[in-house]
Amino acid sequence: MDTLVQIRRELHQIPELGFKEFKTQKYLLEKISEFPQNYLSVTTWKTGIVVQIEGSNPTKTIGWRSDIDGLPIVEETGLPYSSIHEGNMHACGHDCHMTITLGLVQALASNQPEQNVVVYFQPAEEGPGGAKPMLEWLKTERPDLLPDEIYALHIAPEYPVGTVATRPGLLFANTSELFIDLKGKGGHAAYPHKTKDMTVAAANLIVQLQTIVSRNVDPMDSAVVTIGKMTSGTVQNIIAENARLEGTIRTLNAQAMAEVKRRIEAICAGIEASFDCEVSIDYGSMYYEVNNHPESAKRLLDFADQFEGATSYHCPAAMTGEDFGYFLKDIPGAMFWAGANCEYGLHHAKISPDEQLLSFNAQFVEQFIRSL
Ligand SMILES: CC(=O)N[C@@H](CCC[C@H](N)C(=O)O)C(=O)O
Repeated sequence: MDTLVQIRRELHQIPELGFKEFKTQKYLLEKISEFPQNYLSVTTWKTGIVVQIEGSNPTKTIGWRSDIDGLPIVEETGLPYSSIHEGNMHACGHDCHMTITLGLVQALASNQPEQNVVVYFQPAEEGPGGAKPMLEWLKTERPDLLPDEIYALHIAPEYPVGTVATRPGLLFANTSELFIDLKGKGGHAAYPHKTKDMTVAAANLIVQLQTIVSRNVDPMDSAVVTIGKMTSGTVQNIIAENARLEGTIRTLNAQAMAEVKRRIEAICAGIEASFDCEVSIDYGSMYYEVNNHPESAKRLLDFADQFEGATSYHCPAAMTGEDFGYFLKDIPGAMFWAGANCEYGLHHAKISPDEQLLSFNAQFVEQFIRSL
């Protein structure tokens, strides 16, 4: 079996949630230690890793970033190398991102690049966000590990392998997590008039939240308010005293995010009044938009145009979030979608990327970095 495929399958079996990527970090460190060490130096930060590759005649430092965490999803692929961490899955392709990045590090360690290269294995992209604290650590304690420009990829199930899809400017949305707790009064299912039923209140709240995008956001703009999880009550014949909604907000700019939040707060105040309950809101973690630097995105697309087997695609922006946006806020660079050719989408329990994307993108990224 191809080495990168084997690595990806081994990583696929051990998905871990944000800042708990202990086995993943150990696995990555072991693999990196097997590569030629002449130009490498390795530093750890929490469950993340930074690898420096010294250039032969450097005029600048190029950065490359891979995320490393998994998601709380029960895998349903039925594959022989399915997750052995029951309840967690690499359903967003970070196993592929890490494998491609290991391929890159091995190639650069074996054949010294001209420029300095610094590679980040970053924890907690799915939440609560590793990029922002990692950057704070870099800026305050290890500015020598900061690059002059930086790049990253994300797998894209809907595109064929070999697709390099990106755009100058906004690629991914601003995000904010959303956690809403409702507190009422529980009681016997047969005496609703003596209770304040939080299942009914939460159901009303979910419906009213849907009106924000349809009635408050400019139709020429875009926003998402998704409730991904609702919990309430304890058993079928007890009226629920508590309910909790968990979701995410996506917008294309900071003003729209502020406006959506203002409407959420107003609707929650209305629910408090109409259901005689207490509602509290926690916005969790927020990600800055992924805003590609025009010149860097153009370089990626131009490079794809002349790379054998690659198809460049000037794609539209997406409502996905990515804390790589914090890197691009400070450092010029770009992110691209790498075609993964699979039936199921990101965050689906049956997602199974075409593994041909591994060697293709390891070579594409290596050659792109050498071209800078
Ligand atoms: C690429 C991707 O799928 N990223 C995640 C980022 C999630 C950020 C945060 N936990 C949130 O849900 O707002 C995404 O869901 O887009």
